[in-house]
Amino acid sequence: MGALHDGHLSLVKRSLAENDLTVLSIFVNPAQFAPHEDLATYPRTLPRDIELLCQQAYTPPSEPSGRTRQPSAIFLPTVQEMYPSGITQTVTEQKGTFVEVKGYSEQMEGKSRPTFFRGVATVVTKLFNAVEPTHAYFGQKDIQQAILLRRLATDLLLSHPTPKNVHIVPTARDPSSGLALSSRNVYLSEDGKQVAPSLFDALTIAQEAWDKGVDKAGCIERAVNLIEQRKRDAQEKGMNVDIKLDYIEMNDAREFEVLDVEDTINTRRGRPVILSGALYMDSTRLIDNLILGNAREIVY
Ligand SMILES: Nc1ncnc2c1ncn2[C@@H]1O[C@H](COP(=O)(O)OP(=O)(O)OP(=O)(O)O)[C@@H](O)[C@H]1O
Ligand SMILES: CC(C)(CO)[C@@H](O)C(=O)[O-]
Ligand code: BAL
Repeated sequence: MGALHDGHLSLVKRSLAENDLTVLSIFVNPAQFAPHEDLATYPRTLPRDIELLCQQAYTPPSEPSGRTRQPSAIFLPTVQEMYPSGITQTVTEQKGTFVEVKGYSEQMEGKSRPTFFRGVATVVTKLFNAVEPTHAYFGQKDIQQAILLRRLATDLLLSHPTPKNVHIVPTARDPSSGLALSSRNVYLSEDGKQVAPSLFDALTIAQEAWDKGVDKAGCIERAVNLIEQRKRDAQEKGMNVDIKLDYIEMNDAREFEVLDVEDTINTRRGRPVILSGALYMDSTRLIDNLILGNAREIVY
């Protein structure tokens, strides 16, 4: 959706390294924003995005001519081109064709954003049809989205890309704080920026407990306590930031079922788990996740 940062560029770099041709899309998709969300204010920095993309280059070590690969095209459709039947953000008033991935859109992010994945699945189906990519790259930061898109590729019998060629690239983070890079980080105030890494810290403390054999309930309790402590610290320091935890949850990474409170690393036997959370910093909603167990089954 543009407003590019190093997380987006890590997807571009992967594609350049693994493919002859790389096509980007930049499209702020109205259908995935609920009417109360930030469609109008979503950061748009197209000239800078194009400049950054033009700077991306990769020379394959095996290329005899030493020819460098660069992005081949940037697909910049208009709303009218992507939604020939028109589009409103109010689902009950929409007309035309939409794609739903039932049973995978209601948990985690879908609980807080009930129409989000319908909008994502619809626009990504259109982008796949327009570009017909052999491989597609999505970020782990939006893990539910990426796994759901593999499911979409499976259910719709897609050949471009096949489900196996829907790749998930690890989350790029701020090297000093661990904060997941996101276009929405520009909304954060100075105080907000200082407290925002709390979400990653909370997930990390839960992951450490999980690896030591603590059950799900204990892991989540530790994560929530850390957020509460950071909230108190911010208040004591007189920081001007309103911190509200939306959720921290653990779900099966294949089917998205919520884990039982007494589940542990031993009961899961390596079956991968998504440990995810969302945190409001004032009105900015940040998300993050870690994969517990066999992450390589998911992130490749
Ligand atoms: N920190 C990151 N590391 C790796 N991939 C990322 C990261 N942030 C975004 N992406 C991926 O880049 C692609 C485009 O994402 P998008 O344009 O929605 O940006 P975003 O930074 O996730 O924006 P926002 O935070 O506003 O949702 C998605 O596949 C997304 O998962
Ligand atoms: C997948 C996506 C491009 C659909 O608009 C968007 O949700 C994103 O960038 O994460
Ligand atoms: N990267 C997810 C896009 C969204 O939050 O709308």
